Amino acid sequence: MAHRILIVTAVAAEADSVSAGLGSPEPRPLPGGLVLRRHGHVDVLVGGVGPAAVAAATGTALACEALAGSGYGLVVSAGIAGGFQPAAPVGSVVVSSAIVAADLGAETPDGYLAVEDLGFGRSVHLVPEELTGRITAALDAGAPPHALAPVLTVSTVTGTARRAAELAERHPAAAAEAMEGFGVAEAAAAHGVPVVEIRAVSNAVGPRDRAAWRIGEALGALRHTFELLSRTVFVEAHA
Ligand SMILES: O=C(O)c1cccc(C(=O)CC[C@H]2O[C@@H](n3cnc4c(=O)[nH]cnc43)[C@H](O)[C@@H]2O)c1
Repeated sequence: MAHRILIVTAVAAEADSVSAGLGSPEPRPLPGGLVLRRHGHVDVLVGGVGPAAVAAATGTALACEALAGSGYGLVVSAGIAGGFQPAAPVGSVVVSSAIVAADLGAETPDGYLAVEDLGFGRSVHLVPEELTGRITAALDAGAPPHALAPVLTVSTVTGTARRAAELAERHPAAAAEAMEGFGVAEAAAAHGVPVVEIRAVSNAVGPRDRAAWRIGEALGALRHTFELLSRTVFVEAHA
């Protein structure tokens, strides 16, 4: 049985960019004041900023579709992000090889311990290589410059060079940081649905410089990326 695709963003501007290539949506109200934008077999949901809000929203959408329909075959966390330099320059796109909660653990006098080290759970969701392979192959056909790398989820936007260096040392392969991916991934995992995060870079991870943010450019790259994916990887529902 083919299943629907759920794309979750933090804010409406990101959802607008993701939806641009999907045609006119049918609004589908959900409990909790949420409204799905239904574009055929692809649903787009504005889930809120941060891991907690977006996990609640994603879980609601997954549960409703599991009870009322055929369920989702794929969940995508999408939006803008900070890029670790030089791996992910502003305007580029990062496809997650892994979705990592970078501040889910404990600070100790000897450094940070991830939640796994504390014996309480997981801070990493690996993305199936078959899925990332199809996505990156589609993006190779004309999307903005893109990279396949771990994407970090934080609850606080990095604002200093020290914090950026600390994260880069702990996660040397990471190319981007955002605030929702791990929340979306936890909800998807609870429902046994594969998840991937796709981010367009709006700013460099490091010292806070709002003037340097290029949100419009990143939203344009997000739109270009999802227009391409809507004609390829997302053209049909996922088994
Ligand atoms: O520092 C500021 O004043 C500031 C200015 C514009 C936007 C913000 C945000 O907090 C945006 C968070 C929102 O966008 C994603 N995002 C974009 N860049 C980053 C980043 O460098 N680190 C973490 N999240 C980022 C995030 O997913 C949120 O949805 C702040």
